[in-house]
Parts: sequence; C-alpha cells; structure tokens
Amino acid sequence: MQQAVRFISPDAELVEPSNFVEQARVVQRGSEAPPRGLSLTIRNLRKSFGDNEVLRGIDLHIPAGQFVAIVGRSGCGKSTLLRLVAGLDAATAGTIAFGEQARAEDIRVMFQEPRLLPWARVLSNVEVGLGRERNSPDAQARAESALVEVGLDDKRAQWPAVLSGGQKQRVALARALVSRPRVLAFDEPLGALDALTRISMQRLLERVWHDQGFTAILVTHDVAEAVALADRVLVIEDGRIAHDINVDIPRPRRRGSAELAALEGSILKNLLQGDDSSDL
Ligand SMILES: Nc1ncnc2c1ncn2[C@@H]1O[C@H](COP(=O)(O)OP(=O)(O)OP(=O)(O)O)[C@@H](O)[C@H]1O
Repeated sequence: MQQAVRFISPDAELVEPSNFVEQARVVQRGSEAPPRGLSLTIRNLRKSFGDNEVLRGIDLHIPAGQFVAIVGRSGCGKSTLLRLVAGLDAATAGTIAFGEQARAEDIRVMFQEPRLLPWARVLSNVEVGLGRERNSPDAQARAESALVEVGLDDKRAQWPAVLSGGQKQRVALARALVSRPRVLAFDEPLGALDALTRISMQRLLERVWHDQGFTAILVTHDVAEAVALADRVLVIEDGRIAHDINVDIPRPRRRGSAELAALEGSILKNLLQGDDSSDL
C-alpha cells in the first residue's frame, strides 16, 4: 500500500489561513480550456479545538475533477478537514489554495441530513442553492434542470415532509448542484439511507460527477463506498494522511467484484490494525 505522498502543487499560489475560499488567488493556466473542477492544494494544515489537536499537518494536492474519498476512524478529523476545505471553519495553521479564483457558489457541501426548509416546496428548496443568483431570471429553469438531473422533476411542487429519506437527499443534491459547483464536498451524505437507496444514490453521485466534472471530496465511514466511487482514497490517522491509495479500477465498477473487495479488505485491515473495535 502506498504511503502518504507530500504533493506540492506546481500550479497554485498559496494563501494565508483564514477565509481560504475568498482569498484563493488566480493562477494562470495554459491556453487550453480549463476543466470544470478546481484543483486544490493543502499545505501543513492544522486544526485544534482547545488542547485537542485534530489535524496535525495535512499535505495534499487534488487535481481538478478528481474524486477523492476520505476515510478513517470515528473522530479522526474527516469532517473537520472537509469543513476547512469548504471554508466553513478556519484552520489553526497551514494553507489551502484553489487552482483558480473560487466564488462562494463554486464550493458546495452536502451533509448527511438534507437540511431542507420545511415551509418551502421542493423547487424553492433547490433554488436556495443558487445563493446570490437566486433572484436571477433563469433561477427557476436552473432549479428545474437540477431536479431533472437527480430524477425528481415530478416532485417539484411537493413539500419536503412528504418525501422519503432518499428523495430528500436527492433534493439536497439538486440544491448542491444547481450553482454548478466546481468543488463538491460530501460529508457522509448517504449515511442515513437504507442499503438499496444508498447504492442507487452512489450511482447517481458517480453519474453527476462524471457528467459535470467537479472535484469531489467524499467523507464516508463506508470503505466499500469509498473504493466504488473514488479515484483515490485517503486514510486519516493521528491527524495526518497515513495512506494515499490510488483506486486504479476502470469505471463502470461492478459492485461486489473481487478487485473492489480486495482493495476494501486491505484498507479495512489497515484501519482496524491494533484494535478489536470497529468504530469506523
Ligand atoms: N466545533 C468543535 N468544537 C470542539 N471540538 C470539535 C469540534 N468539531 C470537531 N471537534 C472534535 O474534533 C475531533 C474530530 O471531529 P470530526 O467530526 O472531524 O471527526 P470525524 O472523523 O468526522 O468523525 P465521525 O466519523 O465520527 O463523524 C473530535 O474529537 C471532535 O470532538
């Protein structure tokens, strides 16, 4: 298994910690059309809560459009890392830089709870994701098209309360997609779904990522999910990236295949080393 590699971006300037999303600087690329996803470079990122040093120096480069999964024991700092990347929290030290200027709408997060507004119909809930562009003339058309993308166009006039858990998460996904983000961070988005709905949502995530080309960062407890979806799996241990694993298995990937199972098994073995519990 490949050990963590320290990546230093060749194409990004770094910014001081605080509000990374706003402060990311423009970096000129070549003359070719840039990919839709944003690349991301993290250097020596640290985060403490009081005496609790959760992240102890994360170094990472994510190329534009890559699908990265982050796994690790419960409490190892996966969500903390995601929140820092999304600009929802400030680092104690270190830097995060996007490869190009990032607007607030370019970075979106989808959480385990759909967080829908109960008093707004499905279409209005999706429009919320447009942020500052919510009042633009094409807002409704964009929200409708995001609902088509997640297969829920027939629910546009429904209230959230009448939707199933899986349907609510589809609305949350449409809300995240409607601004055409360039980085989409998923914090255990399928954790509360039953097994079958989870698999169909995994396929949906993979399809929209493939179609739209955003950079995807998925925090998950489910190693099978990580290897099924990601180009690369990062294992966090003791506040650092302990393993950086390339998932070199062609897509579409067959759930339950021997290759996926073997990779899953080796990551799980690593995670459980020296511990009988399975509180991943
Ligand atoms: N706002 C906060 N204030 C204080 N401590 C926090 C805060 N957020 C996270 N922590 C602590 O940071 C550590 C990492 O939490 P985090 O939620 O990032 O872990 P995680 O790997 O995502 O866990 P899980 O897999 O259980 O969701 C934990 O010890 C947690 O208690």
